[in-house]
Amino acid sequence: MIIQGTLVSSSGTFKSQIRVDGNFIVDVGTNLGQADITFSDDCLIFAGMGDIHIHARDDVSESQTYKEDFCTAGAAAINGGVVHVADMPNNPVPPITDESYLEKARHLEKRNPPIHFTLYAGIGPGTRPLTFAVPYKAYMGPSVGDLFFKTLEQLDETLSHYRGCNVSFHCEDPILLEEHADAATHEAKRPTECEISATRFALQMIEKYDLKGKLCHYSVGEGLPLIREARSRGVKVTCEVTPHHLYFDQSDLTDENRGKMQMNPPLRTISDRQAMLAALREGTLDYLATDHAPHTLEENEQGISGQPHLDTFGAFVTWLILDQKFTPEQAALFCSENPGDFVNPYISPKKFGKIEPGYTASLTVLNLKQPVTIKREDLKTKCGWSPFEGITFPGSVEAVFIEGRQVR
Ligand SMILES: O=C1C[C@@H](C(=O)O)NC(=O)N1
Repeated sequence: MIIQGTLVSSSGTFKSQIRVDGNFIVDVGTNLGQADITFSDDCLIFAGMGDIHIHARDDVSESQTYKEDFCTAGAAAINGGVVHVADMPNNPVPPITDESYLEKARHLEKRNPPIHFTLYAGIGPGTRPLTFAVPYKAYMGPSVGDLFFKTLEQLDETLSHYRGCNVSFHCEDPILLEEHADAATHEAKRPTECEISATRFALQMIEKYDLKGKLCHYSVGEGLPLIREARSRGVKVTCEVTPHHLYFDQSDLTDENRGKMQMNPPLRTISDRQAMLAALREGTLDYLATDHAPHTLEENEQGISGQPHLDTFGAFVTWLILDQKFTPEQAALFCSENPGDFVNPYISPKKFGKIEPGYTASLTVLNLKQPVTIKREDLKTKCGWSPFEGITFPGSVEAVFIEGRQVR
């Protein structure tokens, strides 16, 4: 099959053709022959976009599949132009920190979802690395689920066994969270100082144990200089940012929408939001990663944290490009290439992130001239709602290819 159109990578945008054979890209060039599919100049073809932070809520216990499962998360991802995801370990009871990883992997295989899932393993008090390479996740302080550390000393002791591993951090300091537990609002219970203190500690741990570190859902402007400084000294750390911390801030909160707008870490100030946009543009933030956290609307109203975001990923990216003036090349970096680099060590022979021979033939095609208004009936997530309902994004997902097959 030959696909033709405007291809985007971090190094440039050019008209070209892609030859696909089976699951892989075998050639890229301008004279490959008669195209089978041609995308118009309104469209940009990206290497398949990846969301490396989601909560699919599916495991052998099936205790949370009333709000999402691997297949519905996969359908929501395709709806949003996402071709691969990485799934968090914190939601099953008990969390996935040991051999239960393999049970979850077998369960995933049985479900046979329509896109590729990479699974994180959790790090909790007293856990040890698995016998095979996986990305890990450590929660500093409680979020949703029971996986977290009560003190940072305890985390330090446990991480000493994970030297050299790939570890992502949920940065909220457990002691400071405790100190603010009685505050009046969700954002006052989890203030910026919790994230800043946890950032300092995570960076220390990454350096001390030579980790391949990642800071999740980064939200605080004041923490960015710490990250830049650590990187300038060669500390191996990358950072995610979510659509909600880029689009919403505390000025959007009303008495009516507080349930839907609650997540950990919480919405911050306008200046934090602007700092996140600037940091994503300049490259201090490396991944658009949604923290897709589906709960029923009733659960959110009752005070549980998290927003679903897979269905709207691609449309949101068009907002970044057209309204926030990100270049398509920047979007290729934080939506396709960096997420690919993150999962590729674990998924051979699959290889995501670039439109080059040898890479998996998964593509995300965005139409920059076809606005979309987000409507509940168009969503595929099982939880059935989006914080963006009623909002019009300036472009939309035109087509999605998964491993050589057009699925949308
Ligand atoms: O870190 C997290 C976890 C997530 C969930 O629902 O699992 N919800 C959140 O708001 N933040």
